[in-house]
Order: sequence, then structure tokens, then C-alpha cells
Amino acid sequence: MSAILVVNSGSSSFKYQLIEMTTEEVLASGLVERIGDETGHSKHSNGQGSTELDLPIRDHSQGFQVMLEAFRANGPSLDEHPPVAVGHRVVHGGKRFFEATVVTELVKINIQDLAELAPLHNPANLQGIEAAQKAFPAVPHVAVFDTAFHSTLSPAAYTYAIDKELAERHRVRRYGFHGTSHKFVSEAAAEFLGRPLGDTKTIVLHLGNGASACAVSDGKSVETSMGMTPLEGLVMGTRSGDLDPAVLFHLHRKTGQSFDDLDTLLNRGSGILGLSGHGDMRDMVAAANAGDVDSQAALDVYLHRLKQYVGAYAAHLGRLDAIVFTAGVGENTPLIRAGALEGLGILGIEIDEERNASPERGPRLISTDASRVAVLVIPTNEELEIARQTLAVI
Ligand SMILES: Nc1ncnc2c1ncn2[C@@H]1O[C@H](COP(=O)(O)OP(=O)(O)O)[C@@H](O)[C@H]1O
Ligand SMILES: CC(=O)OP(=O)(O)O
Ligand SMILES: [Mg+2]
Repeated sequence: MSAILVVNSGSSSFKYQLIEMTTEEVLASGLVERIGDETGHSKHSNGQGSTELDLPIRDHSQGFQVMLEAFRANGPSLDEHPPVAVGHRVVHGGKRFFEATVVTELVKINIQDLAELAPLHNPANLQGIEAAQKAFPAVPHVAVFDTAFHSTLSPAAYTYAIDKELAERHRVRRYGFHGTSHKFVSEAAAEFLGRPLGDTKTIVLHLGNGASACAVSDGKSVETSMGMTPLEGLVMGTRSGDLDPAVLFHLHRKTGQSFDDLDTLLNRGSGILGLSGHGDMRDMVAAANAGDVDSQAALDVYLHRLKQYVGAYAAHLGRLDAIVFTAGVGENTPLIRAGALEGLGILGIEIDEERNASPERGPRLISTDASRVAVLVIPTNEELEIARQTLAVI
């Protein structure tokens, strides 16, 4: 028996899975969300069913205790399935970590040091690691970095055109994120199509709360839309994505808002939330369908940006075998998939309406048989990918 516990800490939530690695069977999975709010929520599922709990959760350490209690109360017993290792999602690995890494004190110092480049994510990741180390002191803890898969970006792709020395001194460059998901999904796409990974050109659209696009050429990330931080690129739940940097100077001068205020504005108060008042795509689509004008306009902005990246990445790849939609929005929203690729017959992309609307889960094809490019929906599984990489390291 060798079970691995995976902890995926987000800024205000964390997801976990206990996976038996001999079979890759998920023994339990769960979610602790709205950490730091007055109304916290947790959900724990095992082979028998799931249990939910509403209670305020102060921070990630307490969230971790809520998870342990859910295991105690509902099983499976962690004494009967003791994890042989714990795998942790860490968002920013900077230029230091290009591979899954066993967590040492020095590694933790580095993760802390990189928090200035991912203030919403790295501190939460670190809290998760510390709580897990306290609960499981005898097993190895492994950090799997979102940035790692993008270590193959060329200098042309990762360099911002600003003063070279200044950029180097302050670590200013594109790093890219969601790499664990882009890797898992692009590999699954090649497998689905029965193509060798080493000869497959794919655009992955990871559309969750955070969202990013990635051009994957023969198994390697060659371009991705998130940059030095997870703020650049696509329109997201609460993040603006691309914008003229001069907007910040203008707002600072006009409104007197500090750079911290503007940081909060762009990271937490923008995206579809800023445009429509709804940060959750389900709510925004429902409002748009009910005729809400702001939500309809926000949808247009979201899709316009998405289409732009598809076109740009097709140009970089030179040939396109597949476009893959994944994560919460990508897996569940036919309207977004159809809208993003509408009119892209010029690239050989043709969605099949019926296939796209099917409520089926699991990896599936949603393009027509005549479409030159295969359009796929592939559920991401960052936790399984983290568990596999954790097992490989230990
Ligand atoms: N069934 C669904 N239909 C439409 N959107 C969904 C559905 N389920 C989740 N989403 C959307 O997915 C987003 C969250 O995606 P997720 O991948 O869980 O994000 P994250 O990992 O960043 O928290 C939210 O905007 C949510 O509205
Ligand atoms: C890196 C990032 O944006 O992650 P998430 O989508 O989980 O917020
Ligand atoms: Mg996510």
C-alpha cells in the first residue's frame, strides 16, 4: 500500500486528495473553501458518499485541521492508509525550481522569498506545507511548482522589453503558471488522439477562476499567457488579465489610489467581477441569459481576449492538432467554448454544436469530423499529476 496525500492550496481555499498510487484510486477527496470569510465551507468525499460542513475557517492551518477531522469522522482512516508522502502545489518557483522538489527548510525559505511575485498564492502554499509537516512529520513533503512546465519557454517568449539589467536584478520576466495542469492536459490530449506527444501541437485553455492559455509544441510549453505573476493574459474571475501598464499610472494620478490599492483592484476586483458584478462564471452566464446587459458585455470581452490568444498561439505553433478546454469554466460551459472558437474556420476549427452541448463528463471530442483541428474537453487533474511527480521524487 502506498497512498499519497495531495494538498492544493489556493488563496482562499484548498483542495485535497488521498490517492492509492498502485492503482491511482482516489480514496478520498475534498475541498475547504472561503478560508478567512465569516462563512467557511468544507466538503469531504470518499467511496461511500460525501459530507459537507459550514463553519468559519480562520486560515489554512485551521483548514488543514478541518480536513483531518473529516478523515477521522468519515474515513477512510489515515491510520489504515498512512500517506507515504505529501505532495503540495506551489504556485511560484521562480528560476530556482524547475522540477518537483523535496521540501527542506531551505526550500521553504525560497518559497517565502518568491511570495513577492505571487502574493495571493505562495503564502497560502507555505501555510499548507507547514500544517501538513506538523501532522505528518515522518514522511517526505514534495513541492510541485506551477511554473516548472514553462521552463522550456525561449528567451524571446519570456523576455519583457524593458531595461535588461533592471529586469534581471528584480527577476522580471514571464514565468507562466498552471503548468501542472497544462502538462497533464496536453499529454492526455495526445493520448486521446493516439498521436505521439513528440509530434503534437496543442493549445490548452485552462479556464478556472484563474485562467491561462498555453501553446504546447511536441510536449513542451513554448508560450503561455500568464507572466511574471498570475495576473497577465486572459480575463479571469477577479483578475483583469492584459492591460496597458499606463492605465496604472493614469489611475494613480487621477484617483490617488496607492499601488497596493491598484494591486488589489486588478487582482481581486477586476475580470468578470469588475465588469459584471459576478466573479463566478455560473452566476454571470445565468445573468447574461436573463438579459443583464453588463454580463453580456463582459462575456464579449472574455471571449474576444480568448480568441485573440488562440490566433496568436496558432501562429507560434505553425500547425495545430488540438485545442483543449479544461478547468471549471472550460469543462462546464458550452457557451464559452463555442464563443471562443466562433468564426475560426479560417484556422480549420469547426465545433459540433451537439457534441459541445452534451453533458457528458470525461475526455471528449467536440469538433466536427470535418474539422482539421480536434477540439477537446479534457478534465484537468492537478492532484493526480502532483501525486505522480511526488512518487517519482521519493
Ligand atoms: N458546472 C459549471 N458550469 C459553469 N461554470 C462552472 C461550473 N463549475 C464550475 N464553474 C466555474 O469554474 C470556475 C472555477 O473553476 P476552478 O477550476 O475550480 O477554479 P480554481 O481552481 O481557480 O478555483 C468558477 O468561475 C465557476 O463558476
Ligand atoms: C496560478 C493561478 O492563478 O492559480 P489559480 O487559478 O488556482 O488561482
Ligand atoms: Mg485552479
